[in-house]
Amino acid sequence: MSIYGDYLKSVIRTVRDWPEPGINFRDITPVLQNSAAFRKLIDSFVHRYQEMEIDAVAAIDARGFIIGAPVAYELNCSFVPIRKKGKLPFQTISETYRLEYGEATVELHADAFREGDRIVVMDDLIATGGSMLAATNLIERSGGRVIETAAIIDLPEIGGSDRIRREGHSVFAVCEFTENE
Ligand SMILES: O=P(O)(O)OC[C@H]1O[C@H](OP(=O)(O)OP(=O)(O)O)[C@H](O)[C@@H]1O
Ligand SMILES: Nc1ncnc2[nH]cnc12
Repeated sequence: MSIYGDYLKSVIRTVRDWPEPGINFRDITPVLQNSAAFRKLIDSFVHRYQEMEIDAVAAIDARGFIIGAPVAYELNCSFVPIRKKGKLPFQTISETYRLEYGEATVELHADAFREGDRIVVMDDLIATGGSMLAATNLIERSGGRVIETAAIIDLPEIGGSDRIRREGHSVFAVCEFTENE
């Protein structure tokens, strides 16, 4: 949790039963619309990683890009996009995984990292952890070292963050939501 966690949580909007009945969608667009909130969000990640000698921020398509690129800029390190299938033009490696709703394949350029690069993986939200684990698998297959997985929101009751920890990765989330919030 960040020192701004409670404040940022109060700015995030919950849209009930979207995109299908039973899903409480955690909408970060009110944070992006509010320059003070967006700055606090990016600063939460920058403060956490600025002394960790990070070589690259890898972020997950699409909402991960919104936070990953400004964090990489502030850390003065590389930005690497992990994209949905069919979007990257060069040679790729891929992983398929299940979402809280549906299925997805993500891809990474085969030359994205050098052996031993220190990587933070970023996304907006951890639900089942499938997206984050697909990303960590891609990074490790390409020679990178995952220093931490980072998200704005963790949904701990769905179990993804515990699953990521069981796979041996550290997890940082700015805030958490329980299902009935
Ligand atoms: O922990 P998980 O169960 O994998 O779920 C989290 C992922 O689901 C959402 O992505 P989505 O594919 O809906 O895409 P978007 O960012 O393009 O909106 C979200 O942005 C995370 O990437
Ligand atoms: N509940 C949720 N809210 C926003 N994005 C999501 N991605 C997966 N589950 C989500």
